[in-house]
Amino acid sequence: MPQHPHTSLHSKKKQTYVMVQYSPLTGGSGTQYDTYRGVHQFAPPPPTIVARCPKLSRYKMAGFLSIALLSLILFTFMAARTSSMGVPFFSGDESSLAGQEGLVAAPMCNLRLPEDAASPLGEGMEQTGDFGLDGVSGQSPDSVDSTELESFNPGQNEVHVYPSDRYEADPTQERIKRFPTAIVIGARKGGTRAVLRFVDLHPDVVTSKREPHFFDREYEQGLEWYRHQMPPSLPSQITLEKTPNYLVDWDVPKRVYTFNSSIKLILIVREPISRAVSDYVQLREAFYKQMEYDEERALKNGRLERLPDFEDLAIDPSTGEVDKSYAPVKRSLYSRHLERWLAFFNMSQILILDGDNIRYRPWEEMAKVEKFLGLSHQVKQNCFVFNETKGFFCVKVVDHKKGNGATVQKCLSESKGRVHPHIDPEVRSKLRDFYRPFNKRFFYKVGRTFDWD
Ligand SMILES: Nc1ncnc2c1ncn2[C@@H]1O[C@H](COP(=O)(O)OS(=O)(=O)O)[C@@H](OP(=O)(O)O)[C@H]1O
Repeated sequence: MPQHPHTSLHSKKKQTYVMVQYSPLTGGSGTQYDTYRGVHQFAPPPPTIVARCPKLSRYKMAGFLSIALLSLILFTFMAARTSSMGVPFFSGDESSLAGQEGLVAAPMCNLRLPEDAASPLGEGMEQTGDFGLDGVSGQSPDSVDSTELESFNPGQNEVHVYPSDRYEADPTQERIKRFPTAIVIGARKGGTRAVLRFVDLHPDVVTSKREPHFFDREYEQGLEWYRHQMPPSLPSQITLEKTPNYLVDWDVPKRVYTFNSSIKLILIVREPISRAVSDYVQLREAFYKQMEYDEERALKNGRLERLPDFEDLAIDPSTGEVDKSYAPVKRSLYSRHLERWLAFFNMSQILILDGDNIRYRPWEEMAKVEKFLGLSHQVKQNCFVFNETKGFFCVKVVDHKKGNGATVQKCLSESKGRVHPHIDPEVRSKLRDFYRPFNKRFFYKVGRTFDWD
């Protein structure tokens, strides 16, 4: 008996299959959460063939019904998920809003203030400033033991920005302080604060306001102390901290490994010479701040201290060669520092970010951070606006008080984006030659190159 020409074909094609992709989100406690993402493919039977076979119309009906049911479930799920995150389900053209002032925030950028921004002023309000304490203000120019107040300014006008009401939506969720699941280990002046601020826009992330310096300076305080330095978070959120000095401190890699051998590490590197100069500029500022304090005494003694120029410190006068013991020079030897970390951690645990690109295309680096941390992609180009006066990208934050989705720009403090002095081209050239072999080694280790020559 001749075989029906369509039988085998039907039995294959009549199937309606659905592929569902899961994306793991690492919870604050290290638990894995699965997040339903979406239906990717439907393959209904070809209508012409089905129409000629009455028996198959039942399958067709069943197929259509399952598709309709699955679509309904998917729609309900997505709507519930996005509304709980404060993100509208449908997005508009994201790129068209970038850099344009006064526009309503683009729909898929889930803008909110960092959790620790709520001020004691009451009513959940936050005014300018005090968005983080960074790095350095030291006793001596070479010291990294200093504190510089960094504020995350909304600009000239005093604007009250209310944190997202996302948390009020579910009061049953317990917000407690948790250990970080990822640490930004440096490099100092690499753009670490920018990265932390930007990733903090993500609804599933909380970040520490201050650099805790646990693994380098406060280790004796114990782990509970460390945990208490972290902001409270929901079980679904991950905690991040940054302490750029971790990169260069000899004891830190081993201590971090002992704390959590599977922790994720983020290293932000920047063109080594500009990083070193930036480091010098910061130390110089700290030095003069201190001098101002001591000015009276200095004047009485008939002298006002002056910090030597970068060139005088970076070049050893006795040899005329680069002085690699000078801290700002030394801290740009990324390969050296990374190697100490690689004695304990696998390269797959370390995300390398391009600090120069953070300045010019921050959303690209943010996408890498989100992927590395297993987060959904939220901090997109439409979250940023270029501030001409500052010369840097700032973020757009919803101003709930103004309503109508009005946004306000929030930029990093004045201490980020300082003017660099002119560097003698001869010294620059010496530094370039000096760094070249270290850079090459670094590129080899991380499996990519940077445009640093
Ligand atoms: N959007 C935005 N706004 C302001 N500043 C930005 C931004 N993106 C990157 N940068 C660069 O960040 C540099 C400071 O780096 P860090 O935050 O790592 O410094 S610190 O180590 O915490 O002191 C800082 O270095 P300098 O320009 O040398 O001051 C900036 O160039």
